[in-house]
Amino acid sequence: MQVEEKQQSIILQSASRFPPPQGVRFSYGTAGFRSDASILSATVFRVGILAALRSLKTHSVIGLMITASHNQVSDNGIKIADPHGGMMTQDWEPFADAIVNTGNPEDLLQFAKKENISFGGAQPAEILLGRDTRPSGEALLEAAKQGINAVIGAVAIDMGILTTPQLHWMVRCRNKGLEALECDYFAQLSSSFGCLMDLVPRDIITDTVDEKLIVDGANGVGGEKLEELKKQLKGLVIQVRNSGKEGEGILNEGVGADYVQKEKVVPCGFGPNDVGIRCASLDGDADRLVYFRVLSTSSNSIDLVDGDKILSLFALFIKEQLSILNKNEKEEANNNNPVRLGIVQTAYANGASTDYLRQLGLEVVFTPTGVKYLHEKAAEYDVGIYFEANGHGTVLFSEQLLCWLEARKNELASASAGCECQKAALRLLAVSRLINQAVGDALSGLLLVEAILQHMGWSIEKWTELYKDLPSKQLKVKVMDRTAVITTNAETVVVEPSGLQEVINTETAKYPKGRCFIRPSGTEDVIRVYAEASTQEAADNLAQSVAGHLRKKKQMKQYQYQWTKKASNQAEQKHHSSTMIHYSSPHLHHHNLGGPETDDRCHRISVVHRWREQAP
Ligand SMILES: CC(=O)N[C@H]1[C@@H](OP(=O)(O)O)O[C@H](CO)[C@@H](O)[C@@H]1O
Ligand SMILES: [Mg+2]
Repeated sequence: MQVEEKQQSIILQSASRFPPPQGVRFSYGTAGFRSDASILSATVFRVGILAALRSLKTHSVIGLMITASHNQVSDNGIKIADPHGGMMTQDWEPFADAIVNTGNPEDLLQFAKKENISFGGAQPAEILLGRDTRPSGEALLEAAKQGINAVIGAVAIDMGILTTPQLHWMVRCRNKGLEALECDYFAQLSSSFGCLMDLVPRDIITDTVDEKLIVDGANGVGGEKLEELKKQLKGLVIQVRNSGKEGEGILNEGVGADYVQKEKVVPCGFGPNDVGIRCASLDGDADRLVYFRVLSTSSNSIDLVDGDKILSLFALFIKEQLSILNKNEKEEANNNNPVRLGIVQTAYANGASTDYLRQLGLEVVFTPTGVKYLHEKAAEYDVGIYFEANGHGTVLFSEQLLCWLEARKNELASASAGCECQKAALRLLAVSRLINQAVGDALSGLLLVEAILQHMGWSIEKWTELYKDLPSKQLKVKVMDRTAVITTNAETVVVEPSGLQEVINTETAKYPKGRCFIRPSGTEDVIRVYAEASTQEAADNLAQSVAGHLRKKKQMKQYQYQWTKKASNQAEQKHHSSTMIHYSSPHLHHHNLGGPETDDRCHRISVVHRWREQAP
């Protein structure tokens, strides 16, 4: 039997054990596929096959993470990590959607053919699997393994319970030929943290910085990993709460970074005894981090230090170190190639943070929501710092800059060891090893925050004073079909349904310093409304009034009608354009992804899909 025929029969046989649920449509959203865990096994099985194809295509190790991050415990999800450790290329997302939804496993083989993927070659496909602590994780991991094993020559390696960033880090390391076990991850983080702590300037009065940090682990995987990591850290006393141990509480329920950032209240397990102490919250899979301070013994309000302020702290420190190096270069009249430092935010970034960063003279750019967009943009700089307001972000260093820093460090070691310039090079190199280069990572982010606060001699209070957040409000609105909303300009402007942006503009104009935008969530079945204004009351009112317009069902139906007509025309035009990729199944027509307008890209896909579904 030919290898293709054999492959087809294995896939058909194993797929029959995983029939897709009826009447549900999945979409590879902001962070992979997510839904109630009870209906996910067929999706996970198919994504297992897809990951094996991705490994064959790229001749590299691929990652598969089973997690639903900050979602409720009954949910779960799956996402693919590409060879460099980042999210799966957006080019494959339409196919991921199609294969999970059509229920026809033969399409996988058609796709493999089109992508020139051959089976049974000399190099096996290798997929690293990880999962968070959700009870549904074990069975779903088994489904993923069966998907991988259905591809001839594919090997699944179960790395056990991990944080999402650990799995991404391992994939990246494996593909660079580096040690990639969990103990290597902990060793790299603790040694680079130690290096930064050794370089804290001696003249800094550190008694303002409390050694003690209390961390809310969201009752997820991050708490237990931090317990392991902290054994290897010097100069920092960490107390972990909500670590997910028996009896401590339920994953993400009243705890964790998402809850603390959105509700702006003290998480469970924290209270009056913690007033003034530096506290941090991780999310369920430990890729988000926020800090907070309990304000008083009598209320549950907090002073929140969100992703924007973490970003600002990192930007300040890195800018300072780069300018020490730059100054030295200038003195040597050698500075014809300044380092490009870029900051990447989304529309959810508090306006005060953007103003602050721009006042520092930094270049700030915006992308749509979702780390895949931010990461891609940040990688264009020598040093790219990206953060979502919710605490997901990291600092990326270009290979070129790292080589240059390495060379500077060595030169200076022989010429002027111990000078400020050499220390700056050493610090930046330590940051590049500490902070996860694959994806946002709460554990490595936390250690970088701690090292920088020590370096500056800052308390959390001093840190919060960098700038004052503009009052803001976020709301979720359930509508009949959230895909009816199409946005542009990094999601700040609604293009469909027509007329809606004008309504938002009119409302916004009523409030001093008002800013408001809406977008469909990629992880929940809601439209998100964000508003900012000069007072909390004004921000609340602005958000409520725009949400009110969305809730007016009649109006939404009318929008829907207009939109459907228009979308059909657009899709019709696209169908005839030369940029379509043609797959064999009638369900598999996709707009060719590409071009610089990321925002446009992500939302047109849903237009085409919807039209296809409605077509007779
Ligand atoms: C407002 C908000 O926090 N949105 C989050 C949330 O996406 P939505 O598409 O908004 O549901 O989850 C994403 C994945 O974790 C994260 O990247 C994003 O920032
Ligand atoms: Mg997460």
